[in-house]
Amino acid sequence: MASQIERNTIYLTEEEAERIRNTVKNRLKKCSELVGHAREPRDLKAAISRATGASLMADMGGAPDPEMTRTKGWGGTLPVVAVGQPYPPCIIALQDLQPVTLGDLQMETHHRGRRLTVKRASPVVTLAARSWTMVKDEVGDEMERLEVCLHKSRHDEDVLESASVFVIKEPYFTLTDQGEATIRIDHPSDLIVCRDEIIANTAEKVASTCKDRGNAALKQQDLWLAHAKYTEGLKVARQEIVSNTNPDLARDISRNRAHVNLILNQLDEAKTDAKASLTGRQDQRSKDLDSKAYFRAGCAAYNLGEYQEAKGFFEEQQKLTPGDKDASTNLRKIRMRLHEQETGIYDWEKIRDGLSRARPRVDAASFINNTNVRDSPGRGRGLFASRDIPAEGIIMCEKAFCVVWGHESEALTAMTYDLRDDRIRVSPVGLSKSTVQKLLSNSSQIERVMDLYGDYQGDGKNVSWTEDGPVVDTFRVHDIISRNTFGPGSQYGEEGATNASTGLWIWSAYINHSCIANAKKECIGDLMVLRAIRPIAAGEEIFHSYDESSDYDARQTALMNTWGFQCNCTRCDAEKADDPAVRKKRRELVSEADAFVKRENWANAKRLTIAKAQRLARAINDTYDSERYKGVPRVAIQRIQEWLAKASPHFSSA
Ligand SMILES: C[S@@+](CC[C@H](N)C(=O)[O-])C[C@H]1O[C@@H](n2cnc3c(N)ncnc32)[C@H](O)[C@@H]1O
Repeated sequence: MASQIERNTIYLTEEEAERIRNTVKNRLKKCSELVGHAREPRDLKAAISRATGASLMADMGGAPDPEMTRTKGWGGTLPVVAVGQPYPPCIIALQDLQPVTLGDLQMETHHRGRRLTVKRASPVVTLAARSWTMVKDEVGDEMERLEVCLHKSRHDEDVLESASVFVIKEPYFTLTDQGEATIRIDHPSDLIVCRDEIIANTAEKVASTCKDRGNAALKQQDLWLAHAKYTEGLKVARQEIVSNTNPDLARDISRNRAHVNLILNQLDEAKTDAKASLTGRQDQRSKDLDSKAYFRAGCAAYNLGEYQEAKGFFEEQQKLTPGDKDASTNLRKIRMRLHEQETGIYDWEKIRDGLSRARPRVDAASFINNTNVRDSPGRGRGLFASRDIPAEGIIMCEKAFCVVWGHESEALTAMTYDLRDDRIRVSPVGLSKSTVQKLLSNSSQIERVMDLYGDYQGDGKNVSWTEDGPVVDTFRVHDIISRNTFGPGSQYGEEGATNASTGLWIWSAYINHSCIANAKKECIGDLMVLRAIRPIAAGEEIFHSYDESSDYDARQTALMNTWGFQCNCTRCDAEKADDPAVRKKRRELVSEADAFVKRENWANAKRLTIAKAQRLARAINDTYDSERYKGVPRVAIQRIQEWLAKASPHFSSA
């Protein structure tokens, strides 16, 4: 993400930038001095009363959020997040970790191999980019602060508010920016949320009670609780003692959980649950239940973009309940998706008509058959054409893996201070949060995302799983988002500095930059459409422009700040050799030309106005050295030339 956002640019004053840097550096200094020190006990009463006060203030919107920073230009406040000090998430199952108590904690230490069970002891304080609360441990005579950084909600619910008992895997005990001791969670998989326990009678009764409680929670629309109850029930119902005598109980719970998972967008588990619920029996009731299960599995596969698999599920549904309209409607939709996937032919009118602010995502398949990914010397990997593509032809179309639109509640922009290069950037942290949520809910997608380029490697594309679920390294996601996201444009109303729409398109993320691009992108909803600017031959690398500034210095600065590289294309080589005075002159002329184009309507332009445009075009052209710029596009002249071409086709050449 660029540190400047179109329309409303965010600037930090020097003092504010200095304050951010000093706060983070002071914290690091204090932390390094305290490594291994014993934890200081807290005054229990004072800790609870402070947390209660802070929570009340935050709820009323009046809390002085210590992590917010004031900005210039746009003039509002943004949260600040320090990045660049990654540590790996725990990859050990809860049962293999040894217990630790609050009294055992040591300062600035990752308690590897340990687990800490805590109970919430105060209200939760919810701030813009973190939530915190006071907790007691099982011994109960100590209290500590527990905070979840950035990735603090799941399915729109604050995780700390969602339960009262938590187990922290390999707790990290450190300091806040304000110098207060805290247990800190950065990876959601390091925090296990414990729901209410059921008092068990017999195993079957426990499972069946869980099912009933899940059903009741579902009726109340408490999806998370419903999911938790079904999960508890399934654990018991799948034990031999129950499954030998009542195998249908696990099937029923799985079928119900598949439904909840579909609503929660937990598609991998929805599909697995639906398949696990199949009875295969031929009586009408069983056939109806299996038809329901195939429908759920089909919907999950469809939403994952696995159209062939979805087709198989809906065909089975149709066989079991031939009159079912859902199956035939879905099979018709799948035929369209498979056609799009194979041919790249889309019904654009229908797609555009179906889009709105309330439905900003397209129901369409991705088309990537014309491209492949391979090494691009000096640039890592790149995307290449696998067949000839004519000018204006579609190179590829891709559905976003994740988009956060500016008008959605997930949109969150923060200032990130990166300790690795000492830079403060404007970052779409809301997109990082949503991406992590999506990966935790759909672990089959983790490898695809983790294979993308990011500075911090972590465990690369290896997916870690424990019995407690998938593990997602949020630091790696942050770095991937920093280098691979694009804006889909403000298609649904005004966007400003704090709510710019951003998205991640996995296949398009392999496209490298060139200032002489051969491809241009356009977004229709969350579908990215990439077209050839000129004919592209099979085997050629595809390039688009990450930054379109015509000014060499502005472009290089943006490419270095946001994507971490210096461009060495022929245009940059030619522009680099320009005398700085010539570059300055060109910049001034381009500003003049831009103002002219904005001011003067080309339709019915008078001869005098056209003559002025021609003079401007010639003046810009004269800033180019004819030898050095042989065969290199003179981009600065393009806008005024386009105006001239429309105003007076006869006089269009400079
Ligand atoms: C969106 S990714 C492109 C795919 C990436 N090359 C890969 O290997 O996955 C952006 C990153 O690719 C590299 N890159 C893109 N264009 C480049 C260029 N013209 N020259 C050098 N590196 C480039 C930079 O490291 C940049 O941060």
